[in-house]
Amino acid sequence: MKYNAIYLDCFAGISGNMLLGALLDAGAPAEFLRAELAKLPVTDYEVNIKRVEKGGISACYLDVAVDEAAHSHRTLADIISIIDNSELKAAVKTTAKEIFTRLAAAEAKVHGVEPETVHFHEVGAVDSIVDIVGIAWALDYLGIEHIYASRLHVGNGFVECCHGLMPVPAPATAELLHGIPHYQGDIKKELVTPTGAAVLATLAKGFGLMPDQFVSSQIAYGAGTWDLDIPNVVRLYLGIMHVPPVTEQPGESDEATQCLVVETNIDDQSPELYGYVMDKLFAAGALDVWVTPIQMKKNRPAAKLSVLITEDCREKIAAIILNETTAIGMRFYPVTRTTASREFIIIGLPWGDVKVKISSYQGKICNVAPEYEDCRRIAEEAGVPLKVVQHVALKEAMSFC
Ligand SMILES: O=C([S-])c1cc(C(=O)S)c[n+]([C@@H]2O[C@H](COP(=O)(O)O)[C@@H](O)[C@H]2O)c1
Ligand code: NI
Repeated sequence: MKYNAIYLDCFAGISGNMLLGALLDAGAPAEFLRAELAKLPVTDYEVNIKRVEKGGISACYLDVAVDEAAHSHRTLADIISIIDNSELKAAVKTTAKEIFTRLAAAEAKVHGVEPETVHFHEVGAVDSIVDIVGIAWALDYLGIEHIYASRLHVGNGFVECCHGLMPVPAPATAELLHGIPHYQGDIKKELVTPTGAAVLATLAKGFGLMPDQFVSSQIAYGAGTWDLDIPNVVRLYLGIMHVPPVTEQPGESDEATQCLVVETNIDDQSPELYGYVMDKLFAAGALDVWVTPIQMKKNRPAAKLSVLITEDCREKIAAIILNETTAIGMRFYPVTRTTASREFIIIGLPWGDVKVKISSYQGKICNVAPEYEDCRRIAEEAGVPLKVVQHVALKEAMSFC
């Protein structure tokens, strides 16, 4: 599978206007951007776009000049309504709203309030609406399907904002960067802004070195405002991401196979033994093991131990049952087993990689299942609820199917 993709090299961080500048440099036409922005019920701003040189690199610099008198505080609902009350394409609206919703959640966490009551101050200003809607439009215009980014250089020191001086990364940025690799370095500037972090936290599929499966065909640069000791640009690689399914075990055919079910009824065994016996049965080649509560002779509550096996491990399984349980006999039934074929792909989530099992029956996908153990591991590492990791993993995996 091939996807139009970008890889963002964030050695000088990332902000909304840096990314939008880079997307314009990559080919999204400035006049189309202005026409799209004109669809928003927002006025009193001017988008200035120019070429600048930052540390010897020619880059596109985009700046939104806002009429200060028009600067107001807005809630998430206000911003969503501005976006909804426009003639923008549905996909652009959805992306922009997702980014703002993520930003609101981060602000809410920092200020100890509900996302609905967050008042965006700087981020509610027209420049953030322009940046976020502009980015959503430019990604759609360029047909970008996958976004990857390097570790983020976030900067150091303090930044002046409406709350007064805040540590870098700004608290909302820090919230958004959970699970995303980043470093501070020595530059005493805010290099990653809340908007830049919100865009990547919402849209990027993976972070770190450029993925091996990514092949670039063009490079574009978006400039930041400051002049730094390093080129203050975000480097955008435009290219193709090749995502072959990673088959980790030979795809089992979905033809029927002959198996045996081994069964025995046990009414005199300590429950402690069942887990131990199960492990031994699996290690000896059992395809499945299950225990069913039953009512036996003399009206005794008991258990039926069932083991699904292939003929070749019949003797080993019988020996384990007779040696490790209190049963002194067992029965064998021939059964026909049909299985879906399976293959595994690895998907990159903001918090780490997850293996996903894709099962097919008669040539059609019948189930997609992120591996529980991978989801559990990254949920624990990133401090994110397991159900959120499973949900995001499934959503990402479905986009490959
Ligand atoms: O306005 C608010 S509430 C605000 C909160 C925070 C927190 O981290 S909390 C940070 N800031 C600063 O505003 C500017 C604008 O950021 P953009 O992403 O819109 O470019 C930036 O310096 C933030 O650190 C504002
Ligand atoms: Ni804030």
